[in-house]
Amino acid sequence: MLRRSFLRYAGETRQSLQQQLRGVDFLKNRFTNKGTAFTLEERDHLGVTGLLPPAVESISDQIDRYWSQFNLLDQPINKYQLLRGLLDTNTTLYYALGLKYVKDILPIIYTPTVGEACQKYGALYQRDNGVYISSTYAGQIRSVLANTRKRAVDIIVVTDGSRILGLGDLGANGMGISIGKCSLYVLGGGISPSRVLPVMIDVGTNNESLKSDPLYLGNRISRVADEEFYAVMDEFMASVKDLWPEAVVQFEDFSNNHCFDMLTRYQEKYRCFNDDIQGTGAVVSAGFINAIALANLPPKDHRLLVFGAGSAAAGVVQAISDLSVSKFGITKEDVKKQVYLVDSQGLVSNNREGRLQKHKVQWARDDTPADKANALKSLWDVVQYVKPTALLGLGGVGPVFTEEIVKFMTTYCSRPIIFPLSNPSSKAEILPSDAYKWSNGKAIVASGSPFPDTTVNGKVYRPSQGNNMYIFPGVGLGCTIALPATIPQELLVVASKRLTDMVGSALESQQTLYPPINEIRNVSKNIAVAVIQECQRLGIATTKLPDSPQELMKLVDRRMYAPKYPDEAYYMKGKRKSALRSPTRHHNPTGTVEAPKQ
Ligand SMILES: NC(=O)C1=CN([C@@H]2O[C@H](COP(=O)(O)OP(=O)(O)OC[C@H]3O[C@@H](n4cnc5c(N)ncnc54)[C@H](OP(=O)(O)O)[C@@H]3O)[C@@H](O)[C@H]2O)C=CC1
Ligand SMILES: CC(=O)C(=O)O
Ligand SMILES: [Mg+2]
Repeated sequence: MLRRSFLRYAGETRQSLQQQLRGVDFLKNRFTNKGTAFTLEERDHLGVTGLLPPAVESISDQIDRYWSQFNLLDQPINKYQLLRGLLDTNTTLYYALGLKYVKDILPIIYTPTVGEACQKYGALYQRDNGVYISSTYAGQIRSVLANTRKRAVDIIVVTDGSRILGLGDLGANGMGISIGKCSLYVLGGGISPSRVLPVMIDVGTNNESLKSDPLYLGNRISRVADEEFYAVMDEFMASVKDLWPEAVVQFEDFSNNHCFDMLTRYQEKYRCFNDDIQGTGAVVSAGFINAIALANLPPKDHRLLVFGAGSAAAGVVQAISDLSVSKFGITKEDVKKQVYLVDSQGLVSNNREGRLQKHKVQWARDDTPADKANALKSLWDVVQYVKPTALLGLGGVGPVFTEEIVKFMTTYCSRPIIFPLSNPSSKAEILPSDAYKWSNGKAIVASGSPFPDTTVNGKVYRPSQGNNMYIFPGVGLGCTIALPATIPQELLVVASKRLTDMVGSALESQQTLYPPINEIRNVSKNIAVAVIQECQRLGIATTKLPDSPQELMKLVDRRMYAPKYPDEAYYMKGKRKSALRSPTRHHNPTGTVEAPKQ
């Protein structure tokens, strides 16, 4: 009797345990979890009754709760932590909240706060959903990637943490930047969250204070030599192609001793691009072309001075050249005559002492008088010599565009173009408010990180945000649809052109160089269409695509992820078989091979 009731009890327990496990899996899986939005029927069916508070809420109730929690927190880094917790537990709600409050959420999940989050990555760590590839995994990188159990991946953002924003070598903490960029792919580009993958290639760090930080989570070794670095990267790229042939790989924040060579090495072999060189080039050239239109000076009369001559600067001057050639019919040679770069040694000239890095050579001035070649060291020296009409900051060192410089520019230029593009905010070359104040409201400003409006003489000025987030989500989306084998520069040029054109009449009326950031999805959609059309024109699209722009727009629209919970039929599988439908290709709610058992 006792034994029979025990068996019955044990049987029931085993059964309910199974039931419970199944339900708990749904709660634990960040793609299937919907928290208090599980209906009572679903809770019952999944065996999770009692594991959630009794109330059943809609996703908009849940958004409201998180939004008020978000606003209760004063420090951006605490808001970041709140949102990361949500991303890692209820991904749908994270993106639904993000889409509703894009303008407020972006500065938290992206620049500037993501910079602080990377600096404090070890201290803040709870969990993340990326992949760490240590140099010691050589020979096993494919199986390490396969541990993600992802059936399909559209986008990989990979960094080695060697130049995170303008914050230098942050080693494995760079994972934060890959996570942030992946979030933007979903939020801005409509890629399914289950199909993005943040990757950190941990090949050591030369940041000594990180290595001695007890909370540091990366390998405490110095950065490996080039041979080992490229062996890891080669294996990584080949493994990605083998596992997920449809993936686009975005190289992010690799220091300039590697990023140019990596692009040369991989861009004709894999579907990849470098965001800091090519994405930044595309976004800044788009804004620059609009700024020229506002400045009322013919393109050929501009003198462009770029502070910083690294990966971003090289990409920007190349893209400005490409776009000017295609839009204004100026020759490359003429554009080159209008460009001046400044690095840590001063004006970049062919006749200055020392060897120039490869990426600087083609932009080095060959007309600097011999007595000036080594004398033009400080930015102020160079500004006086060049008399720039446009001053772009990509040096990553903080405020260097002084009042003296801005006021000097206004003496010969009616509307100076001033772009403090370095990130995060602490590294901006000038506060937009100072640029407006010191130029008496004349400056045309775009900054890399978001900054508030400024009032000068009763008029409100709003800086545009010149950040590659306007470009990479759309380029990635277009490439995941057209699936070209590689990503030629032409795709970035059309992305840039489309972005320039999307500003339309707001350029004059609102003096804005980019579309509003809360229209990021529409921007990405348009860029994706332009990219697909260019793939078709170049004959490199490998998927079946419609020809008409309207049909393409519809196709892109359909492919964009919308943060909605899977419907009841998904959770009630087994109960109402007729209502079952398989998740669509682009909305695989679990994102893994191992879906919770039903
Ligand atoms: N707005 C946006 O979308 C983007 C912004 N960025 C920002 O641009 C910045 C630079 O990035 P990136 O080009 O990749 O970095 P790099 O390290 O490749 O380049 C930095 C450049 O700045 C120069 N530099 C450093 N210190 C000084 C100094 N005191 N005076 C003059 N020049 C100096 C360096 O000179 P040298 O060559 O002599 O070492 C180098 O040329 C970062 O802050 C990054 O956040 C980057 C990508 C996108
Ligand atoms: C925006 C970006 O990619 C950077 O600052 O590096
Ligand atoms: Mg970057």
